[in-house]
Amino acid sequence: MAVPIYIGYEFKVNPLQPATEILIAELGYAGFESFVENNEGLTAYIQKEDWNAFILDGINILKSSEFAITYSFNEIEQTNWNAEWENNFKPIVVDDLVTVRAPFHDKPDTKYDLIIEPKMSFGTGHHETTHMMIQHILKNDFKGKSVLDMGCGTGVLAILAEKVGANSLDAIDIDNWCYINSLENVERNKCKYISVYEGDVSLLKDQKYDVTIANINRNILLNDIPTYAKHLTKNGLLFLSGFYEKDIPLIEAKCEMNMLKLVEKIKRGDWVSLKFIN
Ligand SMILES: C[S@@+](CC[C@H](N)C(=O)[O-])C[C@H]1O[C@@H](n2cnc3c(N)ncnc32)[C@H](O)[C@@H]1O
Repeated sequence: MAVPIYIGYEFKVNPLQPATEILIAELGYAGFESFVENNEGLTAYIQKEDWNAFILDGINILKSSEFAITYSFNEIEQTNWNAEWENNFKPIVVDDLVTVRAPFHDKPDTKYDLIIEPKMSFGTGHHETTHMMIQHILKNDFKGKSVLDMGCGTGVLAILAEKVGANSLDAIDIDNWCYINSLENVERNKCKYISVYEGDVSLLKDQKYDVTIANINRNILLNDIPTYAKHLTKNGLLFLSGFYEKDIPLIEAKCEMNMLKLVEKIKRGDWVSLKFIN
């Protein structure tokens, strides 16, 4: 596989700047795939193909008052990205039950051990939106269930869903890098029941799922909720993440229009994650 060329976008952010986490999330949704934070500030990376779209439209993110920061960018060729991960990626433990770690970390003593080499994909469990989805998965019965993981990133949620008992899983991501990375992580975790696809909801034909999990962003979720609903079994569960508390009324209204009832809300920082039943 060709080594991708990345454009590095370098920000001079005050390390104590409270909006940094939100900024990382917003940049993630604008196409940036990886982030390094240190005392100098934040550096975000985006693939060359996504750069033009960001410059045309997404750059407005940086002009909003919330992110009143100075920034600069330059084009770089990325050659040793794994070394960056080795410096920056620490294991994360959720509810004392799950550890998400890189292959080079020691084996943990939690019940579930997920080995994720994220490379350029989102989904290490460090982000609140993933963390809450992991909590949902731990709290619900996945034994013998069919599962759709839409926007699978590294595949972390599908991999956990299989480990807690799901035995038929489709993991889909629109991004080629995530597709390849999910395939690698599925194999790394010796998962047997996960099929990975590159694409979006248009891939879904006649199949129905007992559980759908989607950690994407508000606008894509609003657009895709009717399709998720159509492909849920009776009493099937839908878990959504990737938006803020202020977005709940919109998301809930869209779900209600599709006969999905809100049954649980988890909040973490500024983010929320919702559970619906069909
Ligand atoms: C916030 S990440 C979530 C990754 C992982 N599931 C997690 O929870 O950590 C969102 C993922 O959705 C993917 N994505 C964005 N738009 C999508 C779409 N319309 N259909 C499918 N995947 C999409 C992105 O490429 C990205 O990998």
